[in-house]
Amino acid sequence: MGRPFLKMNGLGNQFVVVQAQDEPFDPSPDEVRAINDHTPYDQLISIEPSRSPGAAAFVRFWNNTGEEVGACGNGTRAVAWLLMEAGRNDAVTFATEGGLLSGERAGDHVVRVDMGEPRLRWDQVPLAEEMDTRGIELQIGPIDAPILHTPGAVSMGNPHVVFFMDREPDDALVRGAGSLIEHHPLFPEGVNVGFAWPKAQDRIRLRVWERGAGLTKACGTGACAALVACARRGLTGRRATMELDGGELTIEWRESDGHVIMTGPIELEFTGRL
Ligand SMILES: N[C@@H](CCC[C@H](N)C(=O)O)C(=O)O
Repeated sequence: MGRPFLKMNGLGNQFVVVQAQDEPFDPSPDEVRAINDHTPYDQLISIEPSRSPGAAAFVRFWNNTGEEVGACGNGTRAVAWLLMEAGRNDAVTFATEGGLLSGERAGDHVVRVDMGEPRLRWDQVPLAEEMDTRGIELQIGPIDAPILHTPGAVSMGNPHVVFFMDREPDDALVRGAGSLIEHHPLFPEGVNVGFAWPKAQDRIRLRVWERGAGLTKACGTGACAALVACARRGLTGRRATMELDGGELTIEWRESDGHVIMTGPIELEFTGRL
């Protein structure tokens, strides 16, 4: 019999979660893809024994195309909820490749997580060459009449580029431009591509073409990156409701310590065996 898993989602961003506290889990890229063939998901998540004091666990994330990634915002809320349920507590800290993350309950199946500070230097995103990450030299469309240009670039533990829109980002644009930019040579590690329409100082419509997963219903780190990118350009304030295809997230880029705080729902759908 295969090992047990939990099927979860955060605003429709789909996860298969494996609890690897008692039995090691180190899937090859082929195994990551095979699990997706069996139970389709956007990211695979494993919860391993803690490797550091003060952390309840060590958590790893993979895209469904097989590669391991440094961060997953919606997955972070899902893991925080599972660990709080298991520990019967209201707050938890755990470690990831990108550093310590913490979460707390903010309602019934609603979790607030501290995603840490955004990394804003060009070599932290990373970009292939030095540029001002508030607006990098990149455009979509003809040189003399670009459709979109000068996006912001931000790392939330994973790379994001954010195009600023003045209207609803339609499917053709998100799929076409997203798949093109994901592997653009300017991004040596690939990139998640956000299309953000700042509708008010405190409201952003956002769609994200995720690296290694395509168009998802929501991307948590993408929402953090979009708020930071919009605020740096003066298009919004430092706190906004993000309208994603799967629902809403609240993101705040906290003034006091520069951390990005994300609040939103999670759902446990079913359990099964791999
Ligand atoms: N869905 C995630 C992001 C997952 C990783 C991303 N596709 C990458 O390759 O960096 C989220 O909620 O942040």
